[in-house]
Amino acid sequence: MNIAVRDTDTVAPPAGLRFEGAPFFLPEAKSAPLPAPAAREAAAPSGAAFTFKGVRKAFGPKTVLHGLDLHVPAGQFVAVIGKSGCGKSTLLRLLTGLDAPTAGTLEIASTERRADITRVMFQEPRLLPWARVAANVAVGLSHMRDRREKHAAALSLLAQVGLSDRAGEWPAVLSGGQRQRVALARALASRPRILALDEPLGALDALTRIEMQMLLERIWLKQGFTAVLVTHDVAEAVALADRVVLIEDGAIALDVEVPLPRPRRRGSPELARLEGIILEQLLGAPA
Ligand SMILES: Nc1ncnc2c1ncn2[C@@H]1O[C@H](COP(=O)(O)OP(=O)(O)OP(=O)(O)O)[C@@H](O)[C@H]1O
Repeated sequence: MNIAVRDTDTVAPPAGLRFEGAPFFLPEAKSAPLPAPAAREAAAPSGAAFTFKGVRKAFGPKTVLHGLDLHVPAGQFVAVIGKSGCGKSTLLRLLTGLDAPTAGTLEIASTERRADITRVMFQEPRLLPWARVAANVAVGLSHMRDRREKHAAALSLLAQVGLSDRAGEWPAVLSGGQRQRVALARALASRPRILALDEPLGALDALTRIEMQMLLERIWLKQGFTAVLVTHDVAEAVALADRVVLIEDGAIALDVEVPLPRPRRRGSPELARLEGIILEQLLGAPA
């Protein structure tokens, strides 16, 4: 990574900031250390850890991931960013088993089948237009047999995402944000241990997006699954994640922890500083 280093100004990374490669110059690091992370809520993490080891992924002659290494502990919220086409969605597809590595290994710390413990949420809600809202959520409850139990569970999931009163409606009459809430409820229905989020808030207006970020954070804090969020929005990444990884040239070029209390105050100097560091790497120049 290209961050200017002057001998006299070189500092050890402050607790929580981890960079690949050389030491770095962080102007305010000495005077304004980042606050310690807030303690997580007491809920036992239900998340599963996973590790990519030397994962290479090629499509024909084109290699997208070149020996990617990434360990994510159980229950961590990690954001994955990088330029368009750098391989973010490919990483999620490998993680969720929708695709296989060309070389290298991916280990998930669970004895259960990967298909049973991972779920994906996409930018488009992908709801069934011919099924009512509750029935759409029930699609994620295929492990339940009893119809009444299933309906009750779907209603409870809809309550979690603030849509109790829309259970009997058709997806077509919901707003974009409401449809994404239904998609989130469906993704959570099987209590996944790893939730892969492929730019799920990308199509929402700014205010709805922040509301959805807060909802996602609340649910993650309560349930403790491992969350992997692909996003183009660096502000969203630092607002939500415990850690942000940046993919460049098929590998991880930057790995930054975000040790800030939750819920985070958007626009705070600490978030802005981290955002600046990440944007600088992303753009290859001071942001
Ligand atoms: N099934 C496929 N066959 C051939 N090439 C593919 C396939 N899937 C992805 N690619 C290529 O791999 C590269 C990475 O794609 P990927 O969707 O992972 O990028 P991304 O970082 O998620 O991009 P974006 O931010 O634009 O969504 C792209 O060049 C894409 O064209």
